[in-house]
Amino acid sequence: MELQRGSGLLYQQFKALFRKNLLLSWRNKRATFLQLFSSFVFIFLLFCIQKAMNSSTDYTTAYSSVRDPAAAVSPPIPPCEEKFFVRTPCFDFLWSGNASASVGRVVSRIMANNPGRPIPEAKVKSFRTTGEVDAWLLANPMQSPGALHFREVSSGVISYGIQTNSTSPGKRGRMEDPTLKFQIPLQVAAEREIARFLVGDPNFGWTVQLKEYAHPAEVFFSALIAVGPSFFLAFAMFGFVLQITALVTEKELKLRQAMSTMGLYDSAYWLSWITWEGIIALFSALFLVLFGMMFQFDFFKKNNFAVVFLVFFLFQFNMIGFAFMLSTFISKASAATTAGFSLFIIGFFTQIVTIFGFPYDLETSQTLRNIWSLFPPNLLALSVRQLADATRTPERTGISWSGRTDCISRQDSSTCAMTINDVFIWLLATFVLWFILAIYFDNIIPNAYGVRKSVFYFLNPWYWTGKGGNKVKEGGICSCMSSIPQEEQITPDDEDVLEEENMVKKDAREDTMDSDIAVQIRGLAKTYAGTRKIGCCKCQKTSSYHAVRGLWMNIAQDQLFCLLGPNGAGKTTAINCLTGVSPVTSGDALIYGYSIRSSVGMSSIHKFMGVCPQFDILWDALSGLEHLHLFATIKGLPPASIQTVADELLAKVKLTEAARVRARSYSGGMKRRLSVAIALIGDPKLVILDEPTTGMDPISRRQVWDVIQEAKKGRAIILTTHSMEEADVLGDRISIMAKGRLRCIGTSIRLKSRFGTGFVTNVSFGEKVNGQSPINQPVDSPATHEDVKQFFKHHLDVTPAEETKSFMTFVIPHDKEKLLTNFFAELEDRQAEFGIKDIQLGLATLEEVFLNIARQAEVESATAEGRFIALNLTSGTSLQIPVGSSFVGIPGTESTENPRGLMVEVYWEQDDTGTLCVSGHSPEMPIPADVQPSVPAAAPAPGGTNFLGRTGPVYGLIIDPNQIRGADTR
Ligand SMILES: Nc1ncnc2c1ncn2[C@@H]1O[C@H](COP(=O)(O)OP(=O)(O)OP(=O)(O)O)[C@@H](O)[C@H]1O
Repeated sequence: MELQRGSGLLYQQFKALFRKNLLLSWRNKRATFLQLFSSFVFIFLLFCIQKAMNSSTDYTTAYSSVRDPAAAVSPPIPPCEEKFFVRTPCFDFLWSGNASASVGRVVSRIMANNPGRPIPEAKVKSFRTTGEVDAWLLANPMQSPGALHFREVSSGVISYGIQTNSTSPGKRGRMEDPTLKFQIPLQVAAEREIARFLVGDPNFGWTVQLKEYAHPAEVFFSALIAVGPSFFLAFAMFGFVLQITALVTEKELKLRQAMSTMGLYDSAYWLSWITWEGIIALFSALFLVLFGMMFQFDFFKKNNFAVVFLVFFLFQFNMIGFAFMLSTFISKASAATTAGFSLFIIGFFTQIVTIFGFPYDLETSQTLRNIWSLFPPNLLALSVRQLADATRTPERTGISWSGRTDCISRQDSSTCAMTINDVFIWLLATFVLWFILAIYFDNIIPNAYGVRKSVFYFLNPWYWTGKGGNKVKEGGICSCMSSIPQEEQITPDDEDVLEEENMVKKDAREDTMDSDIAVQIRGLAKTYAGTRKIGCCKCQKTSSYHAVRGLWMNIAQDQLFCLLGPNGAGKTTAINCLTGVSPVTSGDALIYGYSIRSSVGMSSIHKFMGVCPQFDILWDALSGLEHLHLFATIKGLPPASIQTVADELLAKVKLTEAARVRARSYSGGMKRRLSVAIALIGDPKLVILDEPTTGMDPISRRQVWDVIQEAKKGRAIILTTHSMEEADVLGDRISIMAKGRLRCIGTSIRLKSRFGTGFVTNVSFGEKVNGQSPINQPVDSPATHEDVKQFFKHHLDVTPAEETKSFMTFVIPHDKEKLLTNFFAELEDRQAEFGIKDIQLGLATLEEVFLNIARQAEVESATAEGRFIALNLTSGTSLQIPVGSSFVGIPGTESTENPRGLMVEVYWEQDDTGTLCVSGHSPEMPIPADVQPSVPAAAPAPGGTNFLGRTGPVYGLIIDPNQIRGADTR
């Protein structure tokens, strides 16, 4: 099938990813709804806040437009109870000068003539002097709003003064003005009655009218200026957090890497996200403006629609770029909410600063302004402020489209350093900046596999031309890698491995490769370099690790090559190198002639390679069919063929019924089958299956085996598995790796015959009925199971490895192979006599081979590292012995009877991690006279002490097992 390439493929991938984003948003309806419509809630809250604030200013005309103010005629002295925060009993006013009878009469008239309410005696208190008034006020605070101080200067002159509390207290959102409420009524009353008294006419006309200035309305409180920027920022945070979560999830779950392995262009990936998020931002900005208009905010109605819309759209678009950039630093999706919350808190404070005008005035330096404008919430606060200022009073008409380049400032236009148009330019320019930084950081920050490009990768011509090698690095940019130590070349012990190695080396020397070889691995080695991370308080150091130590092998076409090995053997690492996920440290591999070390080669390899990774890499919200569509499109299959291919593959892995079910509802086995189907998309010439049947029940496993068996035709398959049965059934060739090295290679039979302990014989017994054996032959004498055991012991020197009432299992070593023909002939002859129902003979299982090799590798590495372990003898002595040693001498047990001392045989087992641990030991026995035990290199001289002056641990003596086997143990 001809795969799409170039711009056609780019467009095809873009469309598929865009559809994937759309589906994910559609399936995550609640989040998408919040992203689009939560602005309604924020606008409604703003509306409520504004209404509440407006109602708190109802008592005054100060904030409304006053064109023809009405006059207040001779305002009366109010009752003292009307004062805010008064203490009762209270007095309407105090007065001093009560030594003068004239003053007394004036005060009586003030009380009697108070408009609308004569003041009773009890509500007024008199004093002789102003000093007495002060003393009383000090002793009785808040009990009178004011005092009149009279002085009769002469018979025709009475002077007075007024004393009031000038504090304007507020109560339940209202303010009390002491001048208008108390001072002026007192003043008018005092002057009126003094005048009448002096003129001698109690009806002397004295009318005082008070009138406020005509003035335009002033907005007392703008909810949009005060809390609008924070609310709009909070609204934008929904999209921001969702965007980071989506990007980081794809990175964390290795979905992005899986798509790259399928041949995804980075450009298609980023473009699909920008387009989708751009559309979401467009609609959410549109709804926000419409909701604002619906709630009759002048901010939205009077300012030009396009101007307001662009402010919100460009801000949200800018935040998308910011989210792209931040997502490159985050490796866990759960951290996205924390990032969003932190950004909101920081934005909340910087917006307050921006609202107060900093640094957008001409006194502040341009550099500071530029730095401040790099943070998108600040630009939002500035533009909201300007748009709100432009509609602050009914007289202001808002910002028109043509007026977006003008300076709209509440104070003085000379202080305006940035217009709305400048904000647009900044938002667009910084979006481009975030986007470029996102791509840059995405390349230089290690991906999910710890791989990154160099900090100056864009300076290398190969990056732009796509030629010249797959130059990637490992480790973080802040961690300096230790130099990678050279791995010593070790000649393999195994003759098959050596032969394979020599064959590949010859090909490599001659630069040739057989046409039927699909993959030739030439000395592939992978060392994870140690790192030194300099943290704030400590320096973390990790040492380098040789995960793969030079693999040489051929993998033929039309063959399934099985790679086995214990956990940590290096299988996945080797596969990651082959798939280009992880760079190789040394060596190379040719896949159908393309080198995995070249980026050009690798992108060609991706075209004809299918990979089923160790862990399912799937989107929970997409169905099986959608996954196949997406990956098939990314791979470049012609659009017309995708549906057919997807249907065929689903049928192959028995998922047709569940094709439209989302992966979230798949069982573990169904997910693995879907991953296998994905690996087979596009009829790849090489399929790599990393533990494809993990977690499957036996039925599903056999179904997948059928799929794999069928898929063998016309392609090479590399399979890693922990199921020996699977390797036995499927593998044409099997290799076992341990500790990063190839330990054996060949067909299943070959491995079993070379590395198994020998042959396994199962003997099963039946009931003897009426002198007849289970095979209906007459029996002369009844033989027992014990006789069978004796028969095996006598002829082959073996005892049962397993024994029950109905069967016995014997493991017969290879060296007895020559005796087997006669032995089994005789056993068959005596089958009736022994009561044997059935005899089965087979080679040792692959599992046995695997366990032997794993153990051998573990002993090898323990010996190389000089590892010791404690052996606690039943006699109570504790010895330090080298890991893996078979026989150990006990120091200090030499006697005349046993001149060499005593020894024990040590039994070993492997724990879950494959590490060797002591499972027991034999009874103590004399060391044969012709065996010479030696002291281990790590042991101190006999009787030596450690640096604390204490006697150190006791080390067991090393005994060569070959000497024991060859020794005379009489
Ligand atoms: N990024 C890494 N940095 C350092 N060491 C690593 C890294 N990745 C893997 N290793 C180590 O390399 C060794 C080989 O790991 P690998 O995953 O290849 O083993 P495996 O044979 O696939 O095991 P399993 O069967 O458990 O999947 C392990 O000891 C592992 O801890």
